[in-house]
Amino acid sequence: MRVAILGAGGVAFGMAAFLHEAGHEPVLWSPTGKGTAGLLNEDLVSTGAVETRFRAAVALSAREALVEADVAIVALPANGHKAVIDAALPHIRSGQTVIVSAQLSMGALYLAKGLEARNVDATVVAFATTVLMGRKTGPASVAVGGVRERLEAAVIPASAAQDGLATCRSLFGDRFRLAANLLAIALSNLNPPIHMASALCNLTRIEKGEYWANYDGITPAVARLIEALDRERLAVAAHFGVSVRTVEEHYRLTFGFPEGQGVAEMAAAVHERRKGPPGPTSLDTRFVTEDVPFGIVAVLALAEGAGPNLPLHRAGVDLLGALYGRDFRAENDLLPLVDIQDPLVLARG
Ligand SMILES: NC(=O)C1=CN([C@@H]2O[C@H](COP(=O)(O)OP(=O)(O)OC[C@H]3O[C@@H](n4cnc5c(N)ncnc54)[C@H](OP(=O)(O)O)[C@@H]3O)[C@@H](O)[C@H]2O)C=CC1
Ligand SMILES: CC(C)(CO)C(=O)C(=O)O
Repeated sequence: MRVAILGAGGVAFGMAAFLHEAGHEPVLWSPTGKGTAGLLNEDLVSTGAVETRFRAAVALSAREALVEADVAIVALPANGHKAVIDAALPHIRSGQTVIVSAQLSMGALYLAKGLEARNVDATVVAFATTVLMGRKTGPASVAVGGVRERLEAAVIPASAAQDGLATCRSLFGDRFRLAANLLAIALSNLNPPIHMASALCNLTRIEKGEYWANYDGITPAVARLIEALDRERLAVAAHFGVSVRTVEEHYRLTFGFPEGQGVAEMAAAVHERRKGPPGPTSLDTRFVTEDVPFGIVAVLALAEGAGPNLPLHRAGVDLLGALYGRDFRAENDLLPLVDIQDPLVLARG
């Protein structure tokens, strides 16, 4: 299949490599052109869990990426989802499948409503996390840290659920499970609590640009904070009657651990095995600038009103807001545009 990858960071490069190896035709689009500049004269080289080298196709506009694509994948931080979806919308056709990888703040709902307004009958798939982990190691290279054994996806419209899943499987293999609905996906992205706890507790290392290894920074105390944040997220899911994976299950399914271990133990084992990836070394890290406004703030919005109290989520947003001198609640450009009561949010596939 021809696959338009909208974004050109670590995940986008890793997916391009994976798809190329699987016999598909990926084409990468970078919103500013920066992310793909290195690919114009050089092969894309992928190392780690996906080993390959090939000349990657680059599109110079969203239109060029989408025009002949069977599938499109939004593969960039949620800070760019609205802008990139707006750029893509006029070029998405009926019959195409568009995957949001990974959804935060109901980006898939924003996309589905945009398509509905244009009478375009395309399928929207929302992932709760990425198929693979990747870090760019240069302008034309990526290190793929691992390919996940299993991840959940929600499909809009619900009537297209099986076809949407079949498309994902033919691209990436048999690793997808249907989530109950979009809400379950919205509450299943584990990056926000993990990254907020890691960033808060390792902030001076980040600010001073010191090297630290991501999983080494998840010490037993940081792991306790992650697990406490997770209990709040699980309470929101229980309030809405949706079942979501716990943070322990997330680590187990991502790294293939047996049952019964806690986050601290698994993080230490991942560090022992891989030593990487590096933790962030600049305050301008998506661990905060994406995961707080688009992840933690979105969970708080879902719980607003009758939902459970989330003191640690609220405190995290406030503390990081004070540390950064920013109002992270005001940085979310998706939540004001979607109705979290929309019937599509609870529609079951
Ligand atoms: N990397 C990983 O292992 C994992 C990543 N994720 C999630 O996957 C998504 C992609 O991650 P990753 O590839 O690492 O991210 P990157 O930061 O590497 O993504 C960079 C890409 O995003 C584009 N971009 C960034 N901000 C904006 C913006 N505001 N508007 C438009 N485009 C923007 C850049 O555009 P340009 O090319 O124009 O500079 C570039 O193409 C994120 O949501 C992340 O949280 C989840 C789990 C693991
Ligand atoms: C660091 C890692 C792989 C795990 O938290 C990640 O999810 C990310 O880079 O977004």
